[in-house]
Amino acid sequence: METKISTTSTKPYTKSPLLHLVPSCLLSHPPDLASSNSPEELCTKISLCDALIVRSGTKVTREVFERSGGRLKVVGRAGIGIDNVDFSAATEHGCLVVNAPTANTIAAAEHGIALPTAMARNIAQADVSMKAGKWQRSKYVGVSLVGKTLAVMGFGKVGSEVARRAKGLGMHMIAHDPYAPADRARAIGVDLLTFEEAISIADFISLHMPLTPATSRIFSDQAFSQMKKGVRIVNVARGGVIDEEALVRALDSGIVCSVFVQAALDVFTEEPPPKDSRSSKEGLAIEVAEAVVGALKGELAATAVNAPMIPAEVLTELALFVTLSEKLGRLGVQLVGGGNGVQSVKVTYASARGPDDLDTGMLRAMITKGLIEPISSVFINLVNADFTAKQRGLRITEEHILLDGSPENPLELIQVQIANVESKFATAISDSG
Ligand SMILES: NC(=O)c1ccc[n+]([C@@H]2O[C@H](COP(=O)([O-])OP(=O)(O)OC[C@H]3O[C@@H](n4cnc5c(N)ncnc54)[C@H](O)[C@@H]3O)[C@@H](O)[C@H]2O)c1
Ligand SMILES: O=C(O)[C@H](O)COP(=O)(O)O
Repeated sequence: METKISTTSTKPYTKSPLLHLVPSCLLSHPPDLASSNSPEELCTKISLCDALIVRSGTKVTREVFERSGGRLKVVGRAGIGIDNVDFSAATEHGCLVVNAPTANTIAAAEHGIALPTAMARNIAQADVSMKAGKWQRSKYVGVSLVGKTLAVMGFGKVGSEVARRAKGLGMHMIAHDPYAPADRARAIGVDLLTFEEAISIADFISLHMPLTPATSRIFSDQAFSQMKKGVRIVNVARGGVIDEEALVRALDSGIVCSVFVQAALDVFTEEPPPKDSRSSKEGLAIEVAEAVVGALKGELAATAVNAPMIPAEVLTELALFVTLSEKLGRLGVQLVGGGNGVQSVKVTYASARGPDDLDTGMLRAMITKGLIEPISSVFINLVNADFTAKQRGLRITEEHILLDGSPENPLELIQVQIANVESKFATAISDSG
């Protein structure tokens, strides 16, 4: 069957990297799907697609995966934020999700500097006023950034680039990120603080965290009430991290600087897409197209977000054992007569390499595939293997036996033992064993 990749953008810079990689793929691009962001349209056409490439405006819901009938193998998100993709549903349906996490980092960081700079100097308001024929110099006197405290909320790729640039402007940098390593922050000269500490001492607050259940509307009435009067807020992360009604109340009450509306928002809960710089969009299109096409060819994408990362060299050296693992799973099921009683499986790996040097995720997934696929209609891959095993009540434990010898060979032996069936087990020895 011809591979069909659909994108929700018809822009030439979206199409050209795909056409370069798979010359025929977009011939099958359903044109009406391309122009539609509606979930209903997606659902009716999705069974025609092997891969789907979306921007943040398209919601890839559980229903999309259900209606794809198992054909959809990859969702490519042309950007970093994956809050518009039902991640659990993708994993349950064995659909890989890849994103483009780096191509627009600098564009977002530059925007994260442009907005507070313009805001501090009232550039937008003064421009409107002058174009209206007014000359209100004293009304639009700005504030200095130098010496002001900027709190970066979310110290990841964009947040740390904003921090680097803001230091150059002479700002005092603090950050909040529960998962960021303190030494990375220290290296840039940034103090990591708690959420409350950061928002209560900042003059400017710049948001760079992902939208997750934990961060949804985290900037609430309570958070605004802890901020300094006259604080200025910049959001180039996701609209949903701010409770926008609470923000309006904070602006009205003067907590958030309200001489002019001093919250600079690049992102909103409901969006028409912003007008973006073309170059970062081209980079995104290339990054996501390469990841999607690679995944369709069976390569594990470096930007996979719902599958364990397995480097190419590890895949190459484990290739033989991948096939063997699936066969062992299949044999195990046959030995217990159809597999109805398989609930607990023990896998033993014997190797001269320690457990830390042997990534068994792929092998476990293939054993699971061999155990489950012959007795069900479920399709198992690296994305959904652990989830499906758990869902079916199949417990897989792993044991490593450290052998003497050369660690050149990744494995000497894999043993799959159906634990609740006595003396029925399969053992296989590698070529070298
Ligand atoms: N406006 C745009 O065009 C644009 C462009 C790029 C990225 N973004 C958005 O910016 C955000 C950051 O992107 P990135 O590339 O830096 O991502 P990233 O994954 O590199 O960084 C996100 C950081 O947020 C931290 N984080 C997670 N939960 C947190 C919490 N509860 N409180 C504080 N920090 C938390 C993570 O530890 C991580 O360090 C994302 O929401 C992304 O969607 C927007
Ligand atoms: O998450 C991202 O990378 C940015 O928000 C860009 O996404 P969009 O241009 O699809 O909104």
